[in-house]
Amino acid sequence: MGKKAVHFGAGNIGRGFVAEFLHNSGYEVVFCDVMDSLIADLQNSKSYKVIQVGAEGNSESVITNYRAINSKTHEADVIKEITTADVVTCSVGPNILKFIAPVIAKGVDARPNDATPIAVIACENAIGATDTLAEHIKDPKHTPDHRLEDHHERARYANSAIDRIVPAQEADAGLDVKLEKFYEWVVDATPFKDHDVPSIEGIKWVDDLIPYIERKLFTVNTGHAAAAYHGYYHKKTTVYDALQDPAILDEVRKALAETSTLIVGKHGIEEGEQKSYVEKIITRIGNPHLEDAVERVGRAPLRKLSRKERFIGPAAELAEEGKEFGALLDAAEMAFRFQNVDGDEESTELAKILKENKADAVVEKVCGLEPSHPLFSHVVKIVEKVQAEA
Ligand SMILES: NC(=O)c1ccc[n+]([C@@H]2O[C@H](COP(=O)([O-])OP(=O)(O)OC[C@H]3O[C@@H](n4cnc5c(N)ncnc54)[C@H](O)[C@@H]3O)[C@@H](O)[C@H]2O)c1
Ligand SMILES: O=P(O)(O)OC[C@@H](O)[C@@H](O)[C@H](O)[C@H](O)CO
Repeated sequence: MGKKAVHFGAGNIGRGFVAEFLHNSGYEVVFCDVMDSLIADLQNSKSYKVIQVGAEGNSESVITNYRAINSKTHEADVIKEITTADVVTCSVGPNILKFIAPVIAKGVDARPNDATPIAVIACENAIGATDTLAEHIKDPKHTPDHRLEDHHERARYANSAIDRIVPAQEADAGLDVKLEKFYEWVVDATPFKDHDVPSIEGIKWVDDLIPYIERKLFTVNTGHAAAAYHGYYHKKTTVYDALQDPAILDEVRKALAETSTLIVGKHGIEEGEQKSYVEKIITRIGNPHLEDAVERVGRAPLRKLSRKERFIGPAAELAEEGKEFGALLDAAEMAFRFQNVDGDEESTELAKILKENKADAVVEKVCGLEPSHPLFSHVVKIVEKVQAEA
């Protein structure tokens, strides 16, 4: 029998990156999503295109050998697919992991113990996203306690860091996905010590993922989000437009200089190597061929302002070490100003929180910082400023 992957979230990164790599590695991909029209389009098509764009011109690949299931309305079918799959991947967004966990738990539980354990890899922008998914799956509400002892014989969970810029697609693009040429997909190899790692071409397997995910999140995503929030405030349309403004580019560079200090010091990455990485990222996020809207990159400001995320995460560590974090807070201030943006529920919720709470309560609630933390009073000041100007 051929190899099979069940992938939750048939959106931009799901169709454009994860499924492409699975397809190229010989897997049949079963997409699971909750959007009726998307599922119907996938069910009614035999192929779609992935178009890589860049300064050197475009290239295309064609994805075939997939099926699609609405996981909200056809849970039993999804469970059945998981019982015979080799891999479960997802790219649904970190806040959605808890909603896909119950069906994965049932699928895993129904697998025979003598089969190779299914590999579960969450492909989200978050530190330890697969661990979070695994915690939900192993919650007694979804997997009974007495089934946990040999659960590892049925599933192995590996964290990952996934990097490829996939902007929102044009309205008439159908299933086709336009994205950048660059990619990096790094996965923790340690859960597979007594088994072979799944054969997925293009994955870099490592024994210590933390330096990779922190470097990615605190460089690519910190820089991207800083450009988007400053850009949104200054009425720019895309990240490219934002970076054409020398003052915004300077803010992005300063924020990345701060996170670079942290990354170099913490992970022993060579300073010169981190410098070239930063330059590469600035070129990537400023790709004029991608048309990456500031609203997409700034989406979900509550998530992006949270404790372990791209601004507060590194700024908190820098504050603990007595190091500079001012540009990260400038970017966080712009994130606090990303309110009531069309189609972004978190931006509406953020506006409500800012209206109904005092600044110190906002910082505890949104950023998860304790009043005793050295960063706390600095974030309170920027929140007060945003509230005063509302
Ligand atoms: N787009 C990028 O550049 C990029 C790059 C790297 C990582 N990521 C990460 O990948 C994840 C997805 O991002 P995206 O840009 O593809 O977003 P997207 O909105 O294009 O795709 C998300 C998909 O998940 C589906 N979904 C929502 N709830 C679901 C549920 N309960 N069950 C199954 N499917 C569900 C949505 O219908 C949508 O099709 C995020 O964590 C993001 O940070 C994105
Ligand atoms: O996906 P988010 O909302 O966490 O962040 C928005 C973008 O920064 C992100 O999707 C990047 O395009 C991606 O992380 C590049 O690898």
